Amino acid sequence: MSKRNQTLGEFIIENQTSFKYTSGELSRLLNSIRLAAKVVNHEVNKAGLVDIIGAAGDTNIQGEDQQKLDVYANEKFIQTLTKRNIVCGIASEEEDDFITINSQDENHQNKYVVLIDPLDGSSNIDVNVSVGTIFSVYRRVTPLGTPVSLEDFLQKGSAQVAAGYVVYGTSTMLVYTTGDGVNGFTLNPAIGSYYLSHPNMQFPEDGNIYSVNEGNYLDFPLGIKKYIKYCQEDEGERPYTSRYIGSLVSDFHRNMIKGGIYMYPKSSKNPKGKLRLLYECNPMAFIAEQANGKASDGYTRIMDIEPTELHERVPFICGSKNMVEKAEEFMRNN
Ligand SMILES: O=P(O)(O)OC[C@H]1O[C@](O)(COP(=O)(O)O)[C@@H](O)[C@@H]1O
Ligand SMILES: [Mg+2]
Ligand SMILES: [Mg+2]
Repeated sequence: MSKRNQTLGEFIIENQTSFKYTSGELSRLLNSIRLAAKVVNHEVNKAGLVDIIGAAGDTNIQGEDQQKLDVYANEKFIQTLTKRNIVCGIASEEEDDFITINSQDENHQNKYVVLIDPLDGSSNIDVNVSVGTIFSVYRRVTPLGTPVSLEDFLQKGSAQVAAGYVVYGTSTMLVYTTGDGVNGFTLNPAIGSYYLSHPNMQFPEDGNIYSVNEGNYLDFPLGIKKYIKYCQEDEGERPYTSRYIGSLVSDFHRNMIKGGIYMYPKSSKNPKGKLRLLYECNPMAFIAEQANGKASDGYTRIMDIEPTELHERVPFICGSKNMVEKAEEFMRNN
């Protein structure tokens, strides 16, 4: 069977050996993500038809108005991961604190925790623009059989055993790594199978697309302002093209395929940046590095940052290696 026609299930089984960390449990965990993504995809695709768009009427711990689809996606991923009794804890953008999943079978003590942004790109929901889901998986660091604790979640990104995203776009794709490269699977909604449509995804080392919300330009650090001006100069490969979808997953996915850089710098409105380290920046950084890309806060490798809080935010620069290094050069020199 050609690689392209391989389904996710077959791919995981066939590549059991090549996945550095894949155990039966991790495969089952990834399969439960796959299942939840199918359920959320079904809802995303009919959001305009049913009462699932618009605000849910609550605000999350981030102080953001929760959208109905944020809440729905959060419930589905937590439900699926809990029911399958695979993880010992879950942290979510939409939950104030982490959730402890008590193992129903005393002898079966789950060793993984999952951190998740159940619905990324919330501002796009009501305007029919692509959104995503982002997830990150760690082995717990506290002893099996004891209740999961905050330290199981506050691990550096370099300790991740798996990370991935779902992009609900013109097609729905599950893209993930277990530390052995990045593979992209496209969902065939008619039969509910994922096909290995993008084996071994790699960031082009260079690119000519930059993604940043230029509405905050006046407020950016000088180094970012100078890098944006560098992108806009008419010299050699420049000016670059500016593309900003307003959904990290979608901007990242396009940049990984075409080459490009995504930046969410700090500003007075977001003094530490907007994106969350644990369930947005770390998983995307793991995928980026596994795909020959790069991710930093402008100075420090994202996956080396020692987390201190569940919902902490960091400035985020991610994408084609040479572009990220050029932006870091401007940050260092200004
Ligand atoms: O609207 P802004 O400030 O440019 O922020 C857009 C960014 O915020 C996000 O929507 C944050 O993610 P959430 O939607 O999960 O909160 C990113 O997906 C996106 O890149
Ligand atoms: Mg997000
Ligand atoms: Mg979100």
